Amino acid sequence: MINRSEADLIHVDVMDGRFVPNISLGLPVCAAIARHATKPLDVHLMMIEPEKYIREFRKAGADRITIHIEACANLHSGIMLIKETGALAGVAVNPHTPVELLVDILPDLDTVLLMSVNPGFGGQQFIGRTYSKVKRLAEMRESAGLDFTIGIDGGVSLSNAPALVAAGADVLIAGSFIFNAPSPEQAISELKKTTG
Ligand SMILES: O=C(CO)[C@H](O)[C@H](O)COP(=O)(O)O
Repeated sequence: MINRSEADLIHVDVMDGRFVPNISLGLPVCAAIARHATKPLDVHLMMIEPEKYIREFRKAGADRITIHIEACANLHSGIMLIKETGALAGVAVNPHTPVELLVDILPDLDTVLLMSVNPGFGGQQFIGRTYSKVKRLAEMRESAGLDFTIGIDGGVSLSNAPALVAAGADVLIAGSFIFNAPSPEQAISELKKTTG
């Protein structure tokens, strides 16, 4: 269904039970998804010391790898390692983390993922302060003349998607809105329409 849908990518949430209070899936499942997927795999590592597994997730089919600023002792090294593997590189920031902390790494990034819920579980309520965060990050991008994409992850639905896009978001990650819908394929299509 996802392959034939209008989705642009498949977001794979890896949770380690340490960085977030939940365990999801790991390398074998990522590799199994990659064997069937016809869309890019966007792997979001919600784990401590993600640097240890970047090469493995690339081998398992990740096209883009996103690591958390809060989980890395040396974020820049992690980003360089992702790029060395040939994958696109992203940094995710939790709701409590100011985007201003990214100022010295933005030129190295392909994407920034703003968490609009506390990571760990699907189905949570969207945190409204995310709108101002997207705006601030979009302003930083424009003033620095950069072209990284801004993604939003958590509680995304038709009720907030247009305002997120208007604020500067390029990529919307949606779980419950799609998979709880009577027709997930149609839900993807409706979400895509709001993003233009
Ligand atoms: O990273 C995540 C949670 O840590 C999920 O991607 C996110 O929560 C999406 O699910 P939903 O749309 O149900 O909020």
